[in-house]
Amino acid sequence: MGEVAVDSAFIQAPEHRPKPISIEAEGIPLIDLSVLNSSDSSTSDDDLARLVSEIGDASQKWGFFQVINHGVPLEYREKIELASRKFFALPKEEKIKVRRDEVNPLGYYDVEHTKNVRDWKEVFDFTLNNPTIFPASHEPEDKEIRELTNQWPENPPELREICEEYAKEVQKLAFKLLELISLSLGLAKNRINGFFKDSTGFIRINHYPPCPSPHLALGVGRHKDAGALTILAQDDVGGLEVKRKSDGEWILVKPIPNAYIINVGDILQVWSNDKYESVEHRVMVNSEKERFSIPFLFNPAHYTWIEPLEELINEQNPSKYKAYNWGKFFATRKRSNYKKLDVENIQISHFKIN
Ligand SMILES: O=C(O)CCC(=O)C(=O)O
Ligand SMILES: [Fe+2]
Repeated sequence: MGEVAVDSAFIQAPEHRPKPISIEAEGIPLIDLSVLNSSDSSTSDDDLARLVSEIGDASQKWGFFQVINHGVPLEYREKIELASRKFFALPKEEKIKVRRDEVNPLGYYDVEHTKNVRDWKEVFDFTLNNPTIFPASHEPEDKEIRELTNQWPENPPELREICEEYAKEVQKLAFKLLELISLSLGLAKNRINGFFKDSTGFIRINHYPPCPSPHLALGVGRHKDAGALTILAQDDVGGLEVKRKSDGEWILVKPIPNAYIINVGDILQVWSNDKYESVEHRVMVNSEKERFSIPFLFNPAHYTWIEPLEELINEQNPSKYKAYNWGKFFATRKRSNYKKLDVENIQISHFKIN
């Protein structure tokens, strides 16, 4: 394979390149959510308590798990996958008609950087709330806010409706998961849900074309998700790797038909005062197959100040973070997706006490 088949912007430093052989053993936990969706009264408190404890264990040990029997009808997922294939198959001139820019960060984009290295992918982003209220700039003193509006392509014409329907269904699952996570932290079921009233959440459709140098580039470089919770649909190709907390190995997340991959984001790490951890992950590409994935990134309102939940801190376990404003944090993070910056990207570790 030619060493210079890809532009140097895509080439990862040697220590971040994928390993030739991926480890799949001892994969992330698989959790059955059927208890939540059974309407009969046979569901006991014990069943729910067992589920809550499984979710808590997985969030603590891995920061990642997969769910089945999650209640999102397969039909919605199949439709959005098909419509996405049609969109990305269009000529570039068509796709760039809905290209995002520094004014509108929504729509199509193909030059995203993660940690200053270009990702081998193209994406289409849309928000759950349309419009979404967001800070006008990342500057802390700038109080101006603006409305972000989704951009929909002419083709395929059904894309908008399909995306909106899919988002509604996955959002229902997101709220159920937040309740389970809240219970798993020993909090009231609805302790966290209120932060998502004016959610800045969005769905990203990722397309990873075949890559001539999959040993040098990544579909998405190593990163942690900045938001609260991610609900990811991946197709049957595979490529997502999670950094195992126990030993730092990169573990391939096995595709399971109709399952969702759930991961704790940075905000849940802070809310839980580090009980749960937002774990690093990355995406490998391959030279033969294209791959699609659809993460639902659930984020609170822009005006939310993120800090450890007060019920979870006390003298023995003092707060590990200073409060930060979510909208400004996210606006700062987004900046580095457009251009290579000389400074390190904003991280929750910058708000760590001590
Ligand atoms: O494609 C994947 O499996 C994961 C993508 C991802 O991590 C992201 O878009 O944040
Ligand atoms: Fe991610």
